[in-house]
Amino acid sequence: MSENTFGHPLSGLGWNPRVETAFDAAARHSTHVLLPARVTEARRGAVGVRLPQHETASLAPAVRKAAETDPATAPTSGDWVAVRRSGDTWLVEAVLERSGTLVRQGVAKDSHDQVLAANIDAVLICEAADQGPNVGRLERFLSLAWTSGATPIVAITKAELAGERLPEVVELVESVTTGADVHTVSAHTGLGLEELAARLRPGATWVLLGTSGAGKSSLLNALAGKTVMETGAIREDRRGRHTTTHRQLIPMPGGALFLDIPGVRRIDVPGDESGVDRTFADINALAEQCRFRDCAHGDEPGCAVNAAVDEGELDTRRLERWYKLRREAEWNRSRGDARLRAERRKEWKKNDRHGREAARRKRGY
Ligand SMILES: Nc1nc2c(ncn2[C@@H]2O[C@H](COP(=O)(O)OP(=O)(O)OP(=O)(O)O)[C@@H](O)[C@H]2O)c(=O)[nH]1
Ligand SMILES: [Zn+2]
Repeated sequence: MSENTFGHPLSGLGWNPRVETAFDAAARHSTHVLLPARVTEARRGAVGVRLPQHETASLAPAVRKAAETDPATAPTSGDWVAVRRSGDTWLVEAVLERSGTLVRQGVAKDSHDQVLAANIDAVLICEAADQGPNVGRLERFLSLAWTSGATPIVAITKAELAGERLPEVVELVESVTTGADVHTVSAHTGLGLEELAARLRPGATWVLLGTSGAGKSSLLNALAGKTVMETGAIREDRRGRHTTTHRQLIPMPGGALFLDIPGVRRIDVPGDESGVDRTFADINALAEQCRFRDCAHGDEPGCAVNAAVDEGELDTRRLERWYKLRREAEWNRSRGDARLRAERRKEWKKNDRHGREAARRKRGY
């Protein structure tokens, strides 16, 4: 299939050599004729896919079984899958290996992590200029974005509403976005749109993060030059009536794609510790200069973190938020690990029981 990569029917949907290799491997291992497809939305027990035409596909038994054991393996928005025709329907035979994934950690004790988006390249975090900005929230979104493996980019939206405060807002945002580029934009005046649009490289998959009303849909529509996503104002009008909340893969003029994931509005968990550390890279760099390798940044002599606080270079509130997010991420991970262990035990017990029953049948008693 390599000779077809250029001008591949799926190239407009983000098809690339990595996916091609994964697909070829899946196709080789199957006795069926498989086709590659990209998931646009996950529904209960089925998915919407592009082949490139829109189709609905059910999950093949092996894929469904895997998803029952570990919901994180179920095909989700942005996934590349191998499908086959079976009678009148399409079946997802395999979910291809993912690159960047946006994961919402299960919040309830026994709830599972949920993969909200797969194979993403960039996360556009929107924070409205007129409502803060809320730096703690930004740090949470950034931690999650870094954890995904995709590149976080911050958009300060509704810039014109900040008026004279804009420089102050930008400075505040930049003080907490170490390592991520910041774009100041307005969907209404067009400010900064050209620069941001220039980053929408062909075949790259983006997702939007930001609270409700942050201006995500408006920004996307302004970038697209047409309505590709309903804004809050329109949804208000239709409240009470049935509205579809299907996840979509929206092609943009520059050739990039946006995954519309309504669920992201409720994310407030920080991802894992690596994402948190990436978000607070400035503090980590300071910590490396502490005299003691295991410095807890308490009363230790030669603590570079405390020195930075004393000199007014590091805001104590940011330091406290770092501790807090680290604790949260650690706790989430340990809880996730405990759940995984419990599930494995259950699975072993089941297999063990099946094994014993099979042996009993064989023995005839
Ligand atoms: N003045 C001004 N208002 C804006 C701008 N962008 C969005 N808005 C307004 O802000 C409100 C929310 O915008 P949306 O684009 O719906 O926000 P959203 O983040 O998509 O919201 P959800 O879909 O609920 O997550 C709407 O009333 C928009 O008209 C802007 O650049 N300037
Ligand atoms: Zn220290």
